[in-house]
Amino acid sequence: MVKSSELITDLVSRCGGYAVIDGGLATELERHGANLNDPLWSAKCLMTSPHLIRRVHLDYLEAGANIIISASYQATLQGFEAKGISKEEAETLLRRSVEIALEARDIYYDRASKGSWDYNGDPKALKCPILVAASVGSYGAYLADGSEYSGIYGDTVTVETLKDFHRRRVQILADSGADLIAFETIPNKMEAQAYAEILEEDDIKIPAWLSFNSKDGINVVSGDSISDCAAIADSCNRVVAVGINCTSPRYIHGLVQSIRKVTNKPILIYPNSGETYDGVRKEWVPTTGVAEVDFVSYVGKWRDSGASLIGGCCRTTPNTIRAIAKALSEQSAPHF
Ligand code: MET
Ligand SMILES: [Zn+2]
Repeated sequence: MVKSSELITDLVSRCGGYAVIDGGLATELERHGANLNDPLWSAKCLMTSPHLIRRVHLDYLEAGANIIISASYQATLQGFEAKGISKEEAETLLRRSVEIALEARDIYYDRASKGSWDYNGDPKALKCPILVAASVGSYGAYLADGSEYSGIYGDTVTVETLKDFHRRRVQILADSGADLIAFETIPNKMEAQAYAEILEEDDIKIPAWLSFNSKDGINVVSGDSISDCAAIADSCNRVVAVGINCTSPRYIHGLVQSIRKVTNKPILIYPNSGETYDGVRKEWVPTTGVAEVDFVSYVGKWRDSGASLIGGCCRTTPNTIRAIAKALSEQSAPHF
């Protein structure tokens, strides 16, 4: 039995020094035709098309992902309530997001056991197992007003406000069967502090990662320093990895170097495609993006700077993940 504090270090060492995170979930659902123009964003599909969510998880597993992230990013009890959904139903939908990912993992394991002569059907015996991370998006993601990319919540919002907002959802996800909680796209230091305090005070039983986003490669989007944010992650025992997501690939290298200075915990990165999101118009501006081939050319550099978990965020696809997995496996192969 792996100690929960070693969940990620164990995964990384079993997988050969790195692990692959999945790619964008919401944007991939959209690419398959889902209409996510809704305050619940991808969580809308929990009600309308759970089979599509499962399919996208499976596509990422088939592409080589070792960690898949549930569709709970914007699934909040408060957001469901605003839609007239009862508290019980809202809690069920939250749990469902993790169950869907667990189902995809089971299907994948099942296929693996049929296709491979050296797999005995026991997932724990797999050299490189699959982890399910329960996503928690920021308070700004719930507000759906662009503040997840500004980190500006106004003077009235305090650490206590944020803890009150997140607490119940985190408890439900922690008891849902997920292996860890992925706090994603954290826009400021205050929210990182709130998460760290919830993890400790509520005795959350599964470990977590904290992942920030940046618009300039130096600070997180609010302007708080990445070192201060990563230091909060470093000082919380229940945080087993720290990193950056939904940020342009061109900023990742410098951010990883800054994080490495303040922590020895595994560093995760899953950049977006480099396109910018216009939070007001609620659409991506494609002209700013990084072509898939360029994205993958960064992988070696990211790894050399100290990232051991690498994947993609918004507007990346199973093809991106396949290319990342390939680049990493080629690099880790012995050179003769
Ligand atoms: N895991 C989430 C997704 O891919 C992250 C979104 S970042 C705005 O949908
Ligand atoms: Zn994203």
